[in-house]
Amino acid sequence: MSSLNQNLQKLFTIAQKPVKVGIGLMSGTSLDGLDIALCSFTGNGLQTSFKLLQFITIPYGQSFKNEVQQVFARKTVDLEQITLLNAFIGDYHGELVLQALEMWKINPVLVDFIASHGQTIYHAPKRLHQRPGYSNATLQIGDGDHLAVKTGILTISDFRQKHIAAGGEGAPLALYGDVLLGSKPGENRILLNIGGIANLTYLPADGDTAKVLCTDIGPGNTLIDAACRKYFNVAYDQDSAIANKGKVNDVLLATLLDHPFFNEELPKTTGPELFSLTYVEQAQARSETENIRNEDLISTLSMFTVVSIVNFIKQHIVADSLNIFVSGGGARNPFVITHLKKAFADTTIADTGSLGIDPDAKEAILFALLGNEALCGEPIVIGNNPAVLMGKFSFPL
Ligand SMILES: Nc1ncnc2c1ncn2[C@@H]1O[C@H](COP(=O)(O)OP(=O)(O)OP(=O)(O)O)[C@@H](O)[C@H]1O
Ligand SMILES: CC(=O)N[C@H]1[C@@H]2OC[C@@H](O2)[C@@H](O)[C@@H]1O[C@H](C)C(=O)O
Repeated sequence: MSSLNQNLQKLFTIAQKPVKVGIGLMSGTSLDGLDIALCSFTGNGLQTSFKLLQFITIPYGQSFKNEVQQVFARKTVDLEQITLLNAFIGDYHGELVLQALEMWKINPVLVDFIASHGQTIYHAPKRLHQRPGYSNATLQIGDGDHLAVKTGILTISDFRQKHIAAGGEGAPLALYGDVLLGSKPGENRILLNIGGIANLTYLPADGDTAKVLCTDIGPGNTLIDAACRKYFNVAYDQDSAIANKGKVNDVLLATLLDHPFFNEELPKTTGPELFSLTYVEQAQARSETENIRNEDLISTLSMFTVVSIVNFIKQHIVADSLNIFVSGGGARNPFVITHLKKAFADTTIADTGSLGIDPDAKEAILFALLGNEALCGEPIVIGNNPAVLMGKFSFPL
């Protein structure tokens, strides 16, 4: 009789540990840097308890951003560039993990697993590609084998494909983390993440998972960032300095809001493939607002984010009292948060820090949690959402 090889033996040992130490990695659509969350987990599913032990975002250098931008959300790309980046990003993320561990003075052998999102380079649900015979599709690069070999740590990666295989759109995976870590009986909650794209999870007070809703809403920071890069040569509108100098153009705003995506069935997902500067330029042409001041454009795009979130919540979430908890870089955008608070004057709006979930770390924690589930969880049934365990295993040796 043959026995398990050393990889599978190690996998069994890790899966059976009562406390697991895992690193969650998220490299989002904003391309600002790699979020690294070192967490410990006990239990799984609704019995999960976790601690965030360390967190850091290691910013990407401009040359790396330029390399990724060449293939990011573009229909036509250099295939060699993608092939090279797939290996490069895996290896580079491994190197950044080692740097973080060294900074934290933690020996890599103490880490049971890495759970890596990778870098989304194209997100193509059916509504975007509209090609008969093809399913929802998404592509994250930064191969897990390279991370595992670089760090010597068991790596779980490429979480989104199983979700699609089981009938989903590959996103938002926040659903699973939010239900496991964010629900509170007796309280209607919205966990709103304003990253490149804005998404939310509605968690009803009665805990009825059939009523849980998790979906993308529309643009978060992606259009603001893209316009800041193009017209102001800065990566983003720090502290809304530009938006606050401008004036919202209501005609352009109405035109931006006039897209069938906002009336699509739920849950739905999107990305910078749809909400790009091309989208903004077309809206400017349609509304004859091409000549507005650049500051007015940034104000209008910031308000576009606000109004699409407000419209969505008012249209889809009917609850007597509601608490909204915000995460993602958009939680730091004063223009966006101030206008959200104005629109929901009777609602508590705080960041997820008040729930014990660091708003910058939330998505990296999500992937660590999904890694923990891949090791020792069971598929979780939440309404009609795919009930599958996600992630692929890569071994160092
Ligand atoms: N001080 C600030 N003022 C204004 N905006 C800010 C500030 N800090 C961060 N942001 C915004 O947050 C963005 C980064 O957000 P985040 O890290 O959540 O994105 P991401 O993880 O790439 O997104 P996604 O969830 O779409 O993958 C920045 O590009 C910027 O737009
Ligand atoms: C395909 C993809 O990378 N989608 C991201 C993106 O960034 C925000 C939003 O769009 C969300 O749907 C998703 O990420 C988070 C982590 C999610 O799946 O919940």
